[in-house]
Amino acid sequence: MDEDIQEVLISESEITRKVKELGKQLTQDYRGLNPLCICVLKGAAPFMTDLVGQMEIPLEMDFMDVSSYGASTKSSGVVRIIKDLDASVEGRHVLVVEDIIDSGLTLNHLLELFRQRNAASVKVVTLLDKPGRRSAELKPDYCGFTVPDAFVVGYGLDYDEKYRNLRYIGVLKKEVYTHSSEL
Ligand SMILES: O=P(O)(O)OC[C@H]1O[C@H](OP(=O)(O)OP(=O)(O)O)[C@H](O)[C@@H]1O
Ligand code: HPA
Ligand SMILES: [Mg+2]
Repeated sequence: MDEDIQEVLISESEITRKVKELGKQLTQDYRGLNPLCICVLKGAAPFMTDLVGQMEIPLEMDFMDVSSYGASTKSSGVVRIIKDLDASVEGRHVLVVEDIIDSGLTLNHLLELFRQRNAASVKVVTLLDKPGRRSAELKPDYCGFTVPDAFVVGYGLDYDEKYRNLRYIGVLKKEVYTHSSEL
């Protein structure tokens, strides 16, 4: 796996430090609100697990599976809901937990959905923000790191379902892509 990585962008220790910092901030901001933390599968699963472990308040977790990339480095623009939430968001303080905001299409779709379902509040925490490729206007409420316009993998993020188990965030070597016209 490591041999497919061109450059390590964010090390494991930097991720750990940042997740602690975000957890501390969210603990303060969501005290008394019993937030419903919604993990956007599959990419956000490692971040969600580590983040809620740093939030020292009562909270609930739910999972939504959406996909728009498939085996590509570009969004298809179509957000498919593969698994919806178990819980109702009505009247709840929703905290959407994402691994990355890239085009913004996935989150734009989800935020609209949760507002329509009458959540009391909807905020976003993302580990990574890639503002260079945004096609939908969207700013996260909480963000770990801003990354450049390159396809990144690791700590949940995949290319064609691989590299999610890397402990760091890295840039994938271009020759790994099957279609050299991508990116
Ligand atoms: O801002 P966007 O351009 O919409 O991209 C961000 C989304 O794309 C990725 O998910 P993907 O659809 O690849 O599913 P996965 O998490 O299962 O890999 C990522 O985990 C985000 O959810
Ligand atoms: O840079 C990325 N890497 C992995 N998955 C993604 N989904 C959107 N952008 C990315
Ligand atoms: Mg993906």
